[in-house]
Amino acid sequence: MTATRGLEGVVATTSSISSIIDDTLTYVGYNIDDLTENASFEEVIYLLWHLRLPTESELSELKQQLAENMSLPDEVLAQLKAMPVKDVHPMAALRTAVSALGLFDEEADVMEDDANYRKAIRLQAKMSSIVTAFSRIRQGKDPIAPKTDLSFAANFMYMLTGEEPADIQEEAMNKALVLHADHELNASTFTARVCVATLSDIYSGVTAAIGALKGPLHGGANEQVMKMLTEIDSVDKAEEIVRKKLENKEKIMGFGHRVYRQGDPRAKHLREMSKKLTEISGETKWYEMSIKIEEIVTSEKELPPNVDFYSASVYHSLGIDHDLFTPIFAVSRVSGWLAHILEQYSNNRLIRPRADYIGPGMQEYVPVENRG
Ligand SMILES: CC(=O)SCCNC(=O)CCNC(=O)[C@H](O)C(C)(C)COP(=O)(O)OP(=O)(O)OC[C@H]1O[C@@H](n2cnc3c(N)ncnc32)[C@H](O)[C@@H]1OP(=O)(O)O
Ligand SMILES: O=C([O-])CC(=O)C(=O)O
Repeated sequence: MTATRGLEGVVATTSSISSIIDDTLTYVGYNIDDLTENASFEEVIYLLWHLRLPTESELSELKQQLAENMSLPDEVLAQLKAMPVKDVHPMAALRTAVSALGLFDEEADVMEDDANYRKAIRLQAKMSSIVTAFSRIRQGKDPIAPKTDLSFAANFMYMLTGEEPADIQEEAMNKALVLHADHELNASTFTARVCVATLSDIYSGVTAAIGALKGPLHGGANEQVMKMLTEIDSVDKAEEIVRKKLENKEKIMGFGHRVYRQGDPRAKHLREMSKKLTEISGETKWYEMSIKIEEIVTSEKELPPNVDFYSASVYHSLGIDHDLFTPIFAVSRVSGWLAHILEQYSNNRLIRPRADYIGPGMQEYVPVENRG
């Protein structure tokens, strides 16, 4: 048996949800460029869960179901309030709160398709409320109830800030949610599938996936990008600092990808949005610095930016706290996790690979009192 490090190139399942072929990303056969320009996040959720786009009435039904399910159980709100909110990372809070949601869902362990679909709606709706409620609680403010007539993207901004977003802000948030919704067998989605392939419940699968997304090599990279931009702070300093990082063999966050070779097709949409939003905010340095860093990294290492790179300056320009960037990724990606979890249940087999053992050979057990 020979191990493939990091499972690179290993095809671990079939799936009808999303594909990356020749650097082109599709959701159910629809090019991500088309979806980003034209679709609402709610349409994308429907697409991922039903493998087809919704009719008008199906879409309005889903929107209503999401809005109706956004409120959190009192016990989960109380738990968020009891957390050491000033010290805790919002991804850790989200992971804990999603796990707690399972305790208050009477259908948590009901495995029928209908019950699983109802839980998917509840989770998709409530994750947005958890992230926004946590953010408000740590600012000493009360969580805000969603407005049923707002889009998912606008509701997220509204529950976060208490103000309905401007059109451009809603558009930016909707695009970010569409772009992050699914991505074939990325680490967190694989984690979710491994978990539920034991026939464990949806809450366990999503909790496990949140844990995997949190790491800086995956979803956690967007917060690290903003950390780097903040440290660099001016276009003039970008070249020297980034070249030094590369010389020191430090990873530049937001660059590189296991699957894409020519570049991540999602990055250009966020680059464009970053330009627009920084022009509006008057803080164009974040965009200009990002462009400069991209020039340096692509020329030195031929490593194109991934989805996390320009999302940092987009979220910053929307006034969002930097440690909420990865939770926003989760609010979108849960749609993909849920699609993959439902697909896994529909054609399940335990996921259990092998390890190439490289430890010592057979050893004789020595009782503790005889060990030198
Ligand atoms: C939503 C997402 O999850 S997108 C990815 C988000 N993560 C990041 O942006 C973190 C930075 N990027 C990385 O760490 C990697 O490119 C990953 C994790 C995305 C992909 O990792 P892998 O496919 O395992 O590539 P690996 O880490 O082995 O890198 C291959 C080579 O490229 C280099 N490299 C890869 N990414 C970077 C980077 N961002 N900066 C500098 N060098 C890099 C590695 O140092 C390595 O060089 P070497 O062969 O000289 O040792
Ligand atoms: O696919 C991956 O490995 C990481 C990624 O870009 C994503 O999850 O969106």
